Amino acid sequence: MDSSNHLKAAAWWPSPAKLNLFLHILGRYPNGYHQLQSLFQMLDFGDRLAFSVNDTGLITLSPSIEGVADDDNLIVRAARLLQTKAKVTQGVHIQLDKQLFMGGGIGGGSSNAATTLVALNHLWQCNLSEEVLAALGLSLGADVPIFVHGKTAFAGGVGEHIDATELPEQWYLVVNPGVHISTAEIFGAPELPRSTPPMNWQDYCFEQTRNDCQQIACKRYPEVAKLLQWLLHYAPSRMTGTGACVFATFADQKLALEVQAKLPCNWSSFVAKGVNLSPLKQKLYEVNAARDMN
Ligand SMILES: C[C@@](CO)(OP(=O)(O)O)[C@H](O)COP(=O)(O)OP(=O)(O)OC[C@H]1O[C@@H](n2ccc(N)nc2=O)[C@H](O)[C@@H]1O
Ligand SMILES: Nc1ncnc2c1ncn2[C@@H]1O[C@H](COP(=O)(O)OP(=O)(O)O)[C@@H](O)[C@H]1O
Repeated sequence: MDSSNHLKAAAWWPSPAKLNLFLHILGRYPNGYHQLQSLFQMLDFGDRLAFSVNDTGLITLSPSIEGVADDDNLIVRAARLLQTKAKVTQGVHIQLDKQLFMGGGIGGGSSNAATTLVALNHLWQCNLSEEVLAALGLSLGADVPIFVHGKTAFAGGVGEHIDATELPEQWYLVVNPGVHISTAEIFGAPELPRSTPPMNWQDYCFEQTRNDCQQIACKRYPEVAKLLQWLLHYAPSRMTGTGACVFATFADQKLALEVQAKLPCNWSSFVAKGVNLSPLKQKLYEVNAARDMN
């Protein structure tokens, strides 16, 4: 797959991927969740969702995701949550174009939920603020608020303390080693390091950070270690989130595509640009501008 303009087509709302350029675990809250520091890089590549509002009051999805009941799908759960909170009587049929690897640490489910909240807030005319949408999103998953805000950002807490930032727009080769890693499994591992000292965002430098989940993922899933080793021959590389995808960083698209072409064929991948403003946020600006002109 190549990064493309497909996220921009008119009726579709983009649902982009993210990378965690680093992921530090500082400690654990009494409820068992982990206190994190991370840099979320938005990408210009992802899934797409289209919404057809109707008067049935029902929320339907097609196609369903294999292995995920519609009632558990974060898209349907986000739509229901908004419908209830904003007392909406309308329904919606949602079409999903899934491109992102699932369980890869690139945020597909959380991004789908955020796109649903942002798009339906507009289409159902709920007029909820971004902060309220982000708070609703947090009840669905720790990463949903980041995608609602739609900016490359440092995040603290479980992901709810967000500081937008501007990074040089680099290119990333994102590779799936073909294993599915559950977030809960990694966070439940007794040997997970949980005491990285807090850092100031101003001091960020890629080389001086790490992903605290990477060592465990490599040990439990040797395919992740193999992939990481392979990519490190070509570029600075690291696992994203709790895995399983690994990204390699390049100054331009051509270099990223050259390395992608050399990948062994059992590893699927995509090349994407890191962006400071997410394609979802760009789409929202466009639809708001079009509405204001009418
Ligand atoms: C750590 C990150 C970084 O992006 O990993 P990825 O899932 O993207 O790989 C995310 O914040 C993950 O967020 P998300 O995938 O939404 O997690 P949730 O559904 O909220 O939680 C899944 C499970 O992971 C554990 N969990 C999650 C987040 C956190 N800060 N501490 C935790 O201990 C909890 O056991 C929870 O039951
Ligand atoms: N719309 C959705 N897209 C992807 N996964 C979803 C969705 N709804 C629920 N899920 C569940 O969330 C799990 C994590 O998916 P995903 O967000 O892609 O991974 P990650 O959190 O590692 O980035 C999936 O394995 C699936 O069971």
